[in-house]
Amino acid sequence: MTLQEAEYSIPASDWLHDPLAEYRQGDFLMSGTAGSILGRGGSRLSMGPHNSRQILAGHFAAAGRRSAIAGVLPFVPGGSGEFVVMDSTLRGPRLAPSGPARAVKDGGAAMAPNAPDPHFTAAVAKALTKFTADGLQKVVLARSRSTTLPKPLDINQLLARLIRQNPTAYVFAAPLPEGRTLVGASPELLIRRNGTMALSNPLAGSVPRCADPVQDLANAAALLESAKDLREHAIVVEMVAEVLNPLCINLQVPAAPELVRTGSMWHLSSKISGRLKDPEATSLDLAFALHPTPAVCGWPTQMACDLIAELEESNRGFYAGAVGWMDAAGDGEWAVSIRCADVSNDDLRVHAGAGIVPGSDPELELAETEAKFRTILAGLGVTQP
Ligand SMILES: C=C(O[C@@H]1C=C(C(=O)O)C=C[C@H]1O)C(=O)O
Repeated sequence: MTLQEAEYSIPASDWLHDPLAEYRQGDFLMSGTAGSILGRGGSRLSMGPHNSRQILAGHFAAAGRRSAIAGVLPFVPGGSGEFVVMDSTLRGPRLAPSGPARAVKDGGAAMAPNAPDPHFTAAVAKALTKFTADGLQKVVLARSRSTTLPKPLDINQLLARLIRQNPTAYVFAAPLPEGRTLVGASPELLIRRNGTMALSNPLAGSVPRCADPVQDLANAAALLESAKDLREHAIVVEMVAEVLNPLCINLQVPAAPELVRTGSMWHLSSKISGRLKDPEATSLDLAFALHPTPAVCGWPTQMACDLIAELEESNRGFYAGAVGWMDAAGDGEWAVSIRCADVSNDDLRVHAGAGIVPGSDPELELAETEAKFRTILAGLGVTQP
């Protein structure tokens, strides 16, 4: 198949080709609740919250109704995102696993499991001294691991495994500058806009999954009752509601979170939805307005960002930003870019973070980040104890 012609909203029965087999490096692929989209880009756009409306108005006026863009936002608030103008797109239902599971034959397995990280626990201990009644309430601290790849990673194969292992996640591969790719399986929806309906589904407050099923359910039940995790979660819900409330009619905010699970984590989850007052507010406008939520940054935002810059060893880049796509009508889906790897032909970097609030335990937060690494490590075929 060539992706010469823009095809839009292809019904499932016409989804003739396997998008995973069609995907090649430099394409954008995302499979999530709004279905899947595979786009082959022509030009690239770099734009931030200050200029995206103007740039996109010009772009869509020239490229027409069937055009779509896709891209990534960096973690840094207000930073410019990297987008591709998709010359051709295929859209279909959410991708499901196809064929038998295959072993990964590439160098991802070189990633050492359970590397010690005294810097991270020291950073959490330091953060715990910074909370005050009218100051910092929460900060999300992340750590990273990297490895050199003996040979280029087979991204199609990694995507296939991520789809198999994470059937409800937002699975994506997005092109980054300098030939790099951000690939992952995020459980978290920053924003979806469909017509005038907007939905955000923040996650915060987590516990690793446990191999013993009885203990696993007991841990999940304890999470739902944990005062520390409920506080960590409430900070995020309040901020998301504060941003969306003036933009929506009748915003629905659940009174209490529910549990969601991935292969490696239990999370507290809240679905916040409303009808947009301004039909011109696009999914990307909303993503820029919401990002970074306290799920990946902390609260208040600027104080948390300053502490992250002080305490974290490596630059987050496009980790803990957003990844998604938008059509000419402004509809689209943007996931929080977590549980992902930033890969080039010869190296790979992964990040994982945890929300720190008064009462957090540095060793438990370290264990939480270890468990969060598992999503991408499992995709790479690395099994952890
Ligand atoms: C920061 C990450 O995850 C975020 C932090 C969470 C938490 O602290 O409980 C939960 C989900 C995500 O919003 C990550 O996966 O790296």
